[in-house]
Amino acid sequence: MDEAILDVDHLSIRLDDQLIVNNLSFHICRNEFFCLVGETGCGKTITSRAIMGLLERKMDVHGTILLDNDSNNLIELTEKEWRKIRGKKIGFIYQQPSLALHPMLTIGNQMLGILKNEKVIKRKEAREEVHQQLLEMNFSNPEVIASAYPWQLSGGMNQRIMIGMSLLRKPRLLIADEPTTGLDTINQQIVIRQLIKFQEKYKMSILLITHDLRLVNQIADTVAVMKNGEIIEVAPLSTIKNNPQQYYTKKLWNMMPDAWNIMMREESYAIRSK
Ligand SMILES: Nc1ncnc2c1ncn2[C@@H]1O[C@H](COP(=O)(O)OP(=O)(O)OP(=O)(O)O)[C@@H](O)[C@H]1O
Repeated sequence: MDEAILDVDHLSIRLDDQLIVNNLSFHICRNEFFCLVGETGCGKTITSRAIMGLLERKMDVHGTILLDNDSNNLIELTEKEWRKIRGKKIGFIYQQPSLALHPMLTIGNQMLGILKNEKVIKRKEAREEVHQQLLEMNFSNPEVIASAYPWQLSGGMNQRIMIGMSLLRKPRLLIADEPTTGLDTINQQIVIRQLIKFQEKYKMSILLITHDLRLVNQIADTVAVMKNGEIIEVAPLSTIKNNPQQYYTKKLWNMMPDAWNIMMREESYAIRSK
């Protein structure tokens, strides 16, 4: 897991006289579950948008973002160059699927559209691939789902569809910005289990942005803690939990009693089962 798929070096983002992101450096390895955490407004989403080349023009960006051993700095790419990367090499799952799914197109047609942009494929084969992907997303009735419109499905179903759509192109890096926000606990777990399953299956790296430390505790390999536009600590999950170097990191975990409770339960279970 050591080779870097994404290398962010001295990234700064400024808007007028506000420094939104200050001198961020981190890297994400192949097959790594990398969690970016921090309080509201600290700059997590803006950072992910910079990695996706989706910042507004008014933002002033400096630094280097390299993907998959390519020497081209992502922040210097033109929109035409981005079209070969966005969605294809870097997938993205939005916080609100309703913003990403077209309300007037069926799920099947939206998925077929992605496949047809991707490769020359016969309609029958494309349909089969869409159904297969829906089956993989644990929909036992892919024909019904493919002919449904997003507004006919629940939020949890649409989020699973979003994941399935982003995986159709087998990206090397998947960015998931609060993918479980607004879902009930059962759907949160389904979405997370699917992310874990596909990360293993496709050897993807995942950048997960979340406030939910219980989730981080469940899945992270590495955790980066952001505060006021800066990354103040990056470390393996076990270090963040057991030996954080920053007082803020410790405070962040302490503010989440549930995270501690689960951790303590797991640890006591591990001790008991030795
Ligand atoms: N389009 C924009 N124009 C101006 N300021 C913005 C814009 N987008 C974000 N900001 C500002 O940049 C800062 C960081 O925002 P960002 O959305 O990255 O925070 P975040 O850590 O993702 O927060 P949350 O966890 O609530 O999603 C905030 O102060 C926000 O107000």
